[in-house]
Amino acid sequence: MIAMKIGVLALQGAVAEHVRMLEEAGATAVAVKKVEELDDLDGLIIPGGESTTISKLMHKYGFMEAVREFGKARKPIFGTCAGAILLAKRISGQEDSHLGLMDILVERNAFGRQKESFEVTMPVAGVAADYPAVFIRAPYIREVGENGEVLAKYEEKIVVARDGHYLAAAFHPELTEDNRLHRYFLDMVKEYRS
Ligand SMILES: NC(=O)CC[C@H](N)C(=O)O
Repeated sequence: MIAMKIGVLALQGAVAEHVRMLEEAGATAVAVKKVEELDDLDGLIIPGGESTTISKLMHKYGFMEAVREFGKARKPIFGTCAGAILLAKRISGQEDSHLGLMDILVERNAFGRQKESFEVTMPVAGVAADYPAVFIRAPYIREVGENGEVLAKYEEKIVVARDGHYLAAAFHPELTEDNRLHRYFLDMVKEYRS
């Protein structure tokens, strides 16, 4: 089997941790800073951070169109926290989306001021019964399109969803030692590569 090569969009946010997790899960991982670096990737992670900042940088460096093409070529993309907001087709209270690739409606900063950051253990379908999820000013997924799947909910709110080759998590899967969600994403990449 040829090794999988996964990129982590490295404009802002938690990049190094994702790279380390992917490597521990058996892939080759690179921090992506230039659009040309997307060319030989099998999959891409868009990390957490600040969605408006990442979006501005994506426009500035030509990633908006390049990542849209990447997704439209059916290459898997995993958006975590701000990355999920960037992937979404719709953002609650905002007219425009960013990449607009994944059929979900997201709500930003959805857990309120009292609960800005917290960690909970929850079941994630097809991933783990006891997945540790770290939330930091997290969004949640209000709606999933008709072909989408809900993989996890916390307090009745959807926090992990899949729509074909797109995966979104409201939390930060790179901030624990648990790489099962990264493994799940690598299985998706394998599925779409053949
Ligand atoms: N940890 C995060 O990625 C936070 C997301 C951030 N609140 C946003 O709206 O972009």
